[in-house]
Amino acid sequence: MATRLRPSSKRCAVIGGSGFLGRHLVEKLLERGYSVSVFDIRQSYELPGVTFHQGDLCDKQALLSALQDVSLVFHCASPAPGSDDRKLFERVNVVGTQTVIQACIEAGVQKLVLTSSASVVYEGTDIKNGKEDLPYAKKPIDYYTQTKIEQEKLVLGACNKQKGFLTVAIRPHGIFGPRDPQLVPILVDTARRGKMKFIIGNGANLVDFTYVENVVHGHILAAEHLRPDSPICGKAYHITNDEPIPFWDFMSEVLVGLGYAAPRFHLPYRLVYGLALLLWLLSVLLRPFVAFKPTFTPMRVALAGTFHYYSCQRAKEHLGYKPVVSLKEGIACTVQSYPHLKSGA
Ligand SMILES: NC(=O)c1ccc[n+]([C@@H]2O[C@H](COP(=O)([O-])OP(=O)(O)OC[C@H]3O[C@@H](n4cnc5c(N)ncnc54)[C@H](O)[C@@H]3O)[C@@H](O)[C@H]2O)c1
Ligand SMILES: CC(C)=CCC[C@@H](C)[C@H]1CC[C@H]2C3=C(CC[C@]12C)[C@@]1(C)CC[C@H](O)[C@@H](C(=O)O)[C@@H]1CC3
Repeated sequence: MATRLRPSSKRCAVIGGSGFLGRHLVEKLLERGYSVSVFDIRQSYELPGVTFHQGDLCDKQALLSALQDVSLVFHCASPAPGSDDRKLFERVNVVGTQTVIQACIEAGVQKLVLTSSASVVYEGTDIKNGKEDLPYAKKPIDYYTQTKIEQEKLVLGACNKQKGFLTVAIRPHGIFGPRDPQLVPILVDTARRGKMKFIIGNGANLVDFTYVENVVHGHILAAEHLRPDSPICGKAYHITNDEPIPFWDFMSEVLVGLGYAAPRFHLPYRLVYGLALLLWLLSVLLRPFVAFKPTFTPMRVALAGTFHYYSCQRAKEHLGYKPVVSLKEGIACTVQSYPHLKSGA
């Protein structure tokens, strides 16, 4: 009688492995001796030791062929938050995640690690040292966050020790680092258009920014601690640099590092938020006639003007997590990695 071989514990798949975080994760997994299958709708690089499977995660058959003999899956695929496309977020983050769970179970995958987000508890108002027991946001700031909440509930709810399917969610916040397509490029674009002169609010609001290698470290620790007898099954973990910094200090360090002036003039938070809301309303009303995308959306203003930093205590206790790269080192590596974004380049 043919026996089904137990997949090697060093064979894993990274869904979303062509993206910013996904590719850093793939590189570290290879370094640690894993063999990696990447599943993504696009292929953005080639690396020895990586097998690419191009497909949409809503397609179960495509997923099943990528998950053959895989024991561990990292799910870090998502549409970009800036797209604000409700149907796309629901299709990929909710329906797609249900498909990922079904495919994992059918393929005999034993562990699923989800990249969630600390923003699942953020409603646009201050969070100071937030712990994982904060309730999910009742009014999430956008469709992206709304579907990240649903996605996290689905993955954690699917954890089943009896059936040998274990799940865990990592909640990073404000990921930055080389090849990030979002934070630094948007910041530089805003500066180049002369719109980074102002500090929204008094500038004292502390925020977490997390160097990508620390996020990768948190994911791998979670995967390696995920066992039936461990307290981490079905739980969520904040992973940050554990060095909250005033939002505008972080932005200033990156800007100055790239040769741009730091923002200097203060504007009242409520005034800017009100204006951003008005502009957003106008852009929605005028959408059938003219397409314009305001730089300062209410979501960005809230993120720039409120406290949002989180406790990593649970990750320290259960996973032995400790950031491996300090904020200072992370900012230096990041700035160095963007020569084309330097002022005058
Ligand atoms: N960047 C941040 O600050 C941040 C913070 C917290 C959480 N996260 C989460 O981390 C994860 C990775 O984010 P990132 O910044 O690397 O984004 P990214 O856009 O660089 O990567 C996402 C990847 O998902 C892929 N993808 C999208 N739709 C897909 C589909 N239907 N089927 C297959 N692949 C698909 C994309 O092609 C892309 O390669 C996401 O889940 C995001 O929600 C990001
Ligand atoms: C005011 C202004 C124009 C600032 C420019 C920087 C922003 C583009 C940047 C600052 C904080 C960032 C952030 C995200 C997107 C980019 C920023 C708004 C996320 C919303 C991206 C999605 C993640 O899941 C969120 C998270 O939970 O970490 C990010 C939060 C910070």
